[in-house]
Amino acid sequence: MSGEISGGGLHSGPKGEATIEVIGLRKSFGSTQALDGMSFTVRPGQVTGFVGPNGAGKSTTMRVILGLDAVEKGEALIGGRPYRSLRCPLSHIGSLLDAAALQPTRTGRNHLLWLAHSQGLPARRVDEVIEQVGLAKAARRKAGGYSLGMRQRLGIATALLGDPPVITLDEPFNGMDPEGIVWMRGFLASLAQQGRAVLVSSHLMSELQDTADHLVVVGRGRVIADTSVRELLAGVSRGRVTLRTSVRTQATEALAEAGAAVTATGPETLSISGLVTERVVEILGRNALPFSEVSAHRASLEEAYLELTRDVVEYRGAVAGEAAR
Ligand SMILES: Nc1ncnc2c1ncn2[C@@H]1O[C@H](COP(=O)(O)OP(=O)(O)OP(=O)(O)O)[C@@H](O)[C@H]1O
Repeated sequence: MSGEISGGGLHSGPKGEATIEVIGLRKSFGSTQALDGMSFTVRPGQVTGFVGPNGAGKSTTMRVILGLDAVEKGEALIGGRPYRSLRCPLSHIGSLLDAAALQPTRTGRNHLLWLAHSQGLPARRVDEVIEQVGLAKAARRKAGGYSLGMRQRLGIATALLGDPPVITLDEPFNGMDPEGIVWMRGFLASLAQQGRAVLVSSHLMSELQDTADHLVVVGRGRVIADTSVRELLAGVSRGRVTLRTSVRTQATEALAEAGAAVTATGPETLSISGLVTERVVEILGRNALPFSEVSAHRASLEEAYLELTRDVVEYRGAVAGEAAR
């Protein structure tokens, strides 16, 4: 992957330029409360994952950030300013909302040229972004024949046209093959390393594993958790040990006798809490029980998400009064 985005290196600019601030957004569609006090900040130099189940309000929030939807309350600011006050918006914020929204008879390159022209950006920039997203071979073909993964790449190229410090991508992993997903992860990380603020929505937590530095988890139009990925995973992993053994039943008995809480997580795997790894190894050794792995548990984002959403009901109860205000 080329990390050569023009103006590369750490994105410099006025302090706070590379931020998105979402402040108390409220919006309803008829009787559906799509946004119910949505608030969070996207910081520069990080990939922020914007995660939540279908209908949680992710796309609506992104549309509000981009000035496409009005709200009843609250505001969204890009580098301290609302979208509609930005001159040459593509050089402040790049976005991918709907990769399928293309003129099918236009080539990928012409699609970009038309956009660049409308924003007073040089044609040279079009070829740079085509190269960056790996579309050089397909750029002169009609976009109507592109796979969804190629459309996503074209959408990213569009977002990068104005070399913006802030980038928002709605479900960019949709339709990507495994190779495309690996590419996308690395590419997003490189954009953040250049100092950009990158907001990426997904309804699948697993897509953001090894990509997001920070997570904003949403449900029913509001934020459930706003946390760094490191802290989230550490909280979930804390004090748990993974054991792989062919004698699961005997191991469970021996460990339970020593005071551990043991849960089967697979045909040959157990998750243990209440004992450190050294103690687990000692107990297995003392009982002459074979094992192929004993390790401190490393939680997946998916697991962390399940833990988080388990508390959602309680959390919602605690903030219900606040929301009613
Ligand atoms: N134009 C619209 N008209 C009516 N209801 C809408 C409209 N746009 C969104 N909604 C509703 O608002 C809520 C939030 O939708 P939104 O698309 O923002 O969620 P999402 O988190 O992006 O979900 P998904 O992952 O499915 O895209 C949903 O209940 C949705 O049905």
